Amino acid sequence: MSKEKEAYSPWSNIVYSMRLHWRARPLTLICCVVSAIVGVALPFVNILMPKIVIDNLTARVTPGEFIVSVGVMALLLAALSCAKSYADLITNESVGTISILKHLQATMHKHLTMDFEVLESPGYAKLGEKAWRAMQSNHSPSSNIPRSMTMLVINVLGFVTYGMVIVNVHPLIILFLAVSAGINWLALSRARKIERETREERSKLQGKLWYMQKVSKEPSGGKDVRLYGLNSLISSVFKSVIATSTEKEHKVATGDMKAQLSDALLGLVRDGAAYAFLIYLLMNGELTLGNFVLVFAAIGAFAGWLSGILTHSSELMRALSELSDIRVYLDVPDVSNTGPGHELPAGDMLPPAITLNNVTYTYPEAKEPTLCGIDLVITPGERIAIVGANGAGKTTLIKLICGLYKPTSGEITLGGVDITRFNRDRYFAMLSTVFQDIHLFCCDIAGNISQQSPDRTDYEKVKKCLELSGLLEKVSGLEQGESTLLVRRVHDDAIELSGGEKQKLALARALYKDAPVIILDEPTAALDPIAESEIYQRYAELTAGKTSIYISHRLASTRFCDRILLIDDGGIAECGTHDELMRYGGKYAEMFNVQSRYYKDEEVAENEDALHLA
Ligand SMILES: Nc1ncnc2c1ncn2[C@@H]1O[C@H](COP(=O)(O)OP(=O)(O)OP(=O)(O)O)[C@@H](O)[C@H]1O
Repeated sequence: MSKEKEAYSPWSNIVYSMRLHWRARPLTLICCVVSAIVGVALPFVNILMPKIVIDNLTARVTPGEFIVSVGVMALLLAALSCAKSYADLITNESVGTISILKHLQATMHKHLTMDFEVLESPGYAKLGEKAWRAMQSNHSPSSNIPRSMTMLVINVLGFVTYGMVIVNVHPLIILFLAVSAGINWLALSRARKIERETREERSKLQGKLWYMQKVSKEPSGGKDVRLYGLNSLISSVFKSVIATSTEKEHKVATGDMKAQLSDALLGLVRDGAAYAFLIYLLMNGELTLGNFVLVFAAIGAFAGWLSGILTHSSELMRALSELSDIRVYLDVPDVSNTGPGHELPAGDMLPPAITLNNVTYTYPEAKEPTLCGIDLVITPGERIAIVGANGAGKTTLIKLICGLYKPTSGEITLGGVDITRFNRDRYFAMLSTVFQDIHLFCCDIAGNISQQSPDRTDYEKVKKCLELSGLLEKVSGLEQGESTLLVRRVHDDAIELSGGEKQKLALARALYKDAPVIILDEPTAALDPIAESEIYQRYAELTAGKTSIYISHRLASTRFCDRILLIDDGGIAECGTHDELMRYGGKYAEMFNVQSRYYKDEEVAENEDALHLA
């Protein structure tokens, strides 16, 4: 069992679950109590009925007395049946639903508000998977704790009540039944132990299967699967995971089957011997016929109560442990400041300087830092370009500046105040960003740009931003214009945007936000040369009055920035204007020359072609 599971004791989880249901609908818990009482009373009255009939007949009571006593019992049975039906109806309807809805809402909120750095970490993802598995349906054990507890209470009450009836007749029978129950308990405990010990491993295997299912049906991976003939490789891995998973499940099922078999065999011997003893007592006149019938039925049901206790206690323990998984996930703390925080500069002013003091960042679970000892001052209104080889750490650097990651050491300040002291969401509001991976939301184009509901969207501004990002022509040509829906998986009449169009939309989104700091991570990588050149030409207009950070591999495009930073070997290797860096003749100059040579060669080839044609 993992440490996280121990974070909540079974008792704490019971209290948590009860409180949750009580707050949502108190009637549910009242009905659980009614169910527990009636769950024992009803079968007890059922087995008491024949005894009363026989006792009345053997006592030769008057017909009137007979009708009254049997009538009272019949009425009691009817009342108990009605109470049971009503209580079951309410608990079946509410118990699972209350819990699942509450946890779905809570986990959704968690996904949406969790610190990005934690959200991205593999450890957190594993906790999330476990929690998700624990609440996949309103029949999952963690959602049904009140019902499991009700069943356990019914079985315990039944065990005690029927035990008392049996003890009353002959204590030896109960002793005999208790010994056989002990043996049974041991067999079942062994089965539960196997289940517990393999749970973690089975859960991981389920995770792998889920991942492969996801990969196989995602259109984004579907191209590679087909073109690289990955289907047979994925199928064979899938098969082998299924085989291992089946083997583990088989082990658990075999344990269960052995426990049930021993329960059945032992039950046969136990009940047979107990019945033989009862017959012996009846024959010797030590037992009335009425009591014989009552105890006979009680012994039969006693084993049921006993195995009910075993089954429902282990079910409850599993449910409580799954509830722990959900609670542990929901408890993962935010590390950033979600409180009021330090006062931020007013929105319409240029933001103060952003300063990085000796900033080092190591990804969780990575051995080496990606960035090390970065010192940088970005002055208000400055246009910074960041360049460097793949994997140099450019995106990591801007994620740090965005406050999505917290430096492992060192600090980032805005106007001299450590950015972690500002309220996280208000700091985010100061940034307009375009990252490499663009996500569209399942609403219309205008909503994707404004990130607001239609009534709070400024449609004129949307149009202006579409124009600046170069997407207006496309959108104007659509029947529904900027009200056209996106994401086909959700809306049947949605449209699909190309990679470049998505990039333009992301730029429009950043422009609409109109925040004082604009951060663009390769915003033109998917654009055609004309669209790209238009963005370059408009860059001054797009970033006027703002501080801007621009990452690009097209070094020619960084010329219009005030300063260029070359990231290499975890640090800022070179820093200056384009001309300064070219004069310096370092890595930037080398990269620039390689790139410009390629363009020059193309130009030469084109010119040569032109000459041949002429
Ligand atoms: N979430 C992550 N967890 C662990 N390591 C990461 C993570 N994201 C990036 N890295 C590693 O950090 C290094 C820098 O990545 P980063 O994305 O910052 O590079 P980059 O300079 O933006 O690269 P590119 O030009 O290819 O976009 C890479 O070696 C990458 O493997």
